[in-house]
Amino acid sequence: MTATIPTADESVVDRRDPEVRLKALLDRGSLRPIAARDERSGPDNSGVISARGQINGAPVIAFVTDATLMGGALGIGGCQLITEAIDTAVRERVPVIGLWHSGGARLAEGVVALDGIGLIFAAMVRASGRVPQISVVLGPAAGGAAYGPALTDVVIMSDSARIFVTGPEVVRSVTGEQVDMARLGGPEPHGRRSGVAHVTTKDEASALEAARTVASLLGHQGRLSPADVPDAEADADGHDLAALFPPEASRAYDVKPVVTALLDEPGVELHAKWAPNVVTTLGRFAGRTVGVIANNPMRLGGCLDASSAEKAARFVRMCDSLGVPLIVVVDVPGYLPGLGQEWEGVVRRGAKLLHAFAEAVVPRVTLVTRKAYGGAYIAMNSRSLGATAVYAWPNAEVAVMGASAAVNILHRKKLAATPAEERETLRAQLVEEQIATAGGVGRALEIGVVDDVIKPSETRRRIAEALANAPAARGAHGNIPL
Ligand SMILES: CCC(=O)SCCNC(=O)CCNC(=O)[C@H](O)C(C)(C)COP(=O)(O)OP(=O)(O)OC[C@H]1O[C@@H](n2cnc3c(N)ncnc32)[C@H](O)[C@@H]1OP(=O)(O)O
Repeated sequence: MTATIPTADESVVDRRDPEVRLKALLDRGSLRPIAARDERSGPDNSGVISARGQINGAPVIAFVTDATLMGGALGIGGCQLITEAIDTAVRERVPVIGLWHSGGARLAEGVVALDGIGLIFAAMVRASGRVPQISVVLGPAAGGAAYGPALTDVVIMSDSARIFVTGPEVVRSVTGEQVDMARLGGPEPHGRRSGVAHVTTKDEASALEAARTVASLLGHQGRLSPADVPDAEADADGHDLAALFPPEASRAYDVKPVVTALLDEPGVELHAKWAPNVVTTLGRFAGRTVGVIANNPMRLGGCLDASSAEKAARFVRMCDSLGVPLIVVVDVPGYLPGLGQEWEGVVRRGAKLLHAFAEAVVPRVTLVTRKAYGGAYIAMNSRSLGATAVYAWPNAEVAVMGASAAVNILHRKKLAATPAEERETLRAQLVEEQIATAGGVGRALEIGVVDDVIKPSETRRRIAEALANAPAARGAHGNIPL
């Protein structure tokens, strides 16, 4: 059934109407068609509108597939319009936003449509890392209409979005699986399991609003103003970071409020449900867009694993290619061990994060709040990978592993040879010794891999100063969808 919305004059408009969708995305009155919808009967019949417009007063290019015509399926005409829109955005250095609701390549056009969709893909790759590319999926998006969004920087799905290579009918005939569109490619599977969607929303209006926010953050990044960042004691704006940590160092906590308190205002979390043991958020910090990456001890104890390393790597590369500085909040006990992880490619996928940070040239500051152990210490924007600055809070620990685990390995024979009734006392004593020799951040400071121990209350100011003092730079690479 066709969804409809009442207009001001009480007439009823098809909710899938491409013009209605574009107008809802752009600032009121700012839409200037680049290519208008043809009259349906004409020879072009492209099924695509592309337009210039504004979001919060700043220019963008947008295009939309016309879901009222052949379900938004794309022929060569529509593909050419999209390709031109993307190339125009690159020339004019503005974000490009695609609104997708499309059955993919027009079946009747055959290879001509396939060729056209290939041209869109090529344009997206040309634009990758040069201008922000945002996709909003508002209905079924199959085949080329699935891979198109997947090639862009941020994919936003409304509740009605369904992304798949082939729809349920084809799945049923080829594999025998009975599955509906929502389970196959709805916001739930793509937000939580596959990582295809960066943002999922409750309805179409929220999806378009999210696109507006992301376009503003990536397209109009602002300037860092450390002078506007007071220390927390003098700050009545709820930036007291330490208050958000539990008193016991071993207790889990949710890092999301910490990320929010670090930023000027709540940002946009990307991939919130997928790989939630690492948090990746875009937001404003000291007046400028930054990307924040934080371990989340509430999930898997904050360990890195295959998916979270890949998620963070993609985020780092996106920010680097678009010139967005990074803040990395570290509280990580290591990589998640186990057969499942090894078979999921924790080595290969974990290596992506090492590569992403080592390659990144944007200013990037690390803060160790509680602990940074082992390989995960290296992977979370360590000095050796080129961090701009590395700070630690007073009780933070940087070590190969936690003291208890280290004692179990270093003193296994000694502990085994000790009578059972004395073993725990000895273990506690050895742990104390281990903390004294290898704990804390003393050695890390000594060799210069931690620059300074800072108070939680001065954290925002120190990070802002470090970012502001670093030369602005931007990675010369695309944003391949890792
Ligand atoms: C680059 C490689 C590629 O793109 S290959 C991809 C080829 N496309 C596909 O396999 C998807 C085929 N379509 C579907 O499975 C369904 O239409 C999907 C997308 C799941 C949407 O289902 P549903 O929301 O129920 O709509 P529907 O099937 O009633 O379709 C609405 C109208 O759109 C049409 N349509 C759909 N897809 C295409 C297409 N690829 N080429 C031409 N027309 C297409 C349908 O025929 C239907 O038209 P009508 O309203 O009945 O006149």
